[in-house]
Amino acid sequence: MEGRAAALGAGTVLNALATGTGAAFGLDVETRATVELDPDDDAVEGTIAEDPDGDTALIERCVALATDRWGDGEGGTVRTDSDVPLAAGLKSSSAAANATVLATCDALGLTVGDAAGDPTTAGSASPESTVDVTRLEACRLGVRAAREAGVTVTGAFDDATASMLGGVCLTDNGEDRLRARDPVDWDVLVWTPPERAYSADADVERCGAVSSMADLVADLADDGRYAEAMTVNGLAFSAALGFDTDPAVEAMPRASGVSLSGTGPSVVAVADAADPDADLDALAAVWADRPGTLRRTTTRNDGAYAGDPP
Ligand SMILES: Nc1ncnc2c1ncn2[C@@H]1O[C@H](COP(=O)(O)OP(=O)(O)O)[C@@H](O)[C@H]1O
Ligand SMILES: O=C(O)C1=C[C@@H](OP(=O)(O)O)[C@@H](O)[C@H](O)C1
Repeated sequence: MEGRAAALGAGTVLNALATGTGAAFGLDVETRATVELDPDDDAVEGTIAEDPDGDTALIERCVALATDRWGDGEGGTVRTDSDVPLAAGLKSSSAAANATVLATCDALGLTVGDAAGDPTTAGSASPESTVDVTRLEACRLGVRAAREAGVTVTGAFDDATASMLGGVCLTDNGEDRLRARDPVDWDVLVWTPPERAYSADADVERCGAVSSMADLVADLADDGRYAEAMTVNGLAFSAALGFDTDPAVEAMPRASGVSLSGTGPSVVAVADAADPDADLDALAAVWADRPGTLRRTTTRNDGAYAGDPP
């Protein structure tokens, strides 16, 4: 009973720590999970390939919740390997949880897809489509595991849906409700400084102080003005969480949008093909002297998958 799956990392449009409303978008970086189930043992043991001492509670909880819900409470092993750096604001926890829940479904021999006629999912489902588990159900289970493992503040349903479904996802994290989902086609430049910032350690009270700015960002996102929304978000949450705003100021003349991603420390700049001023090569040259890593990628609108790549 072996199963495999992969889910996306993501960048932030609106950090949910101020108001519970959040938005994020899927990136072309993946976390892969391999699950081996053992019907004779209910214990789960996790391994993180890039970080042998990393906290495996989240992925172990994902397997346990998934086999409780859709199997017979089997235990086993789960191993992740990832292009998404841990605790860098690029939604490593959502990607790991989604990939693990889907890999467990794959190991149980279940079909995974989207509910027919659901306009907020990726639109891949035909009207007569029937699946054992929808990606939204799998996503909600991963969010529950993240809450139980203590790696999130609001549950991060915004990040989880972006990782699972791709595109920009605008959510109400208090109710785990997907308010809107839109495809986006951007080139992306990510700067990841060497330090790490665990979401569970974020100063939630300081984020609450910028809630009127978060409402403004949500209004822009409601109007589909995602790139401008993320720039406003980045300035507000960099100030609240004590991050330097210089990288954003350097990016503004050269990108369609730029933001601190999540609780940092990564900064994500995006270029819309229709924006004549956006030039991520020029921005990469300006950011090149900063410590850490620069990564070029793109948005993705297809999201996570169970089994072999589609
Ligand atoms: N590749 C992974 N495999 C297993 N668990 C992971 C992985 N990446 C992240 N996690 C879990 O998520 C936690 C980090 O969550 P968080 O601080 O929210 O980071 P991020 O902002 O990248 O989502 C880690 O301590 C670990 O428990
Ligand atoms: O834990 C949480 O509830 C959240 C963490 C943040 O993301 P990171 O995990 O990327 O820091 C934030 O952007 C998100 O809207 C909500």
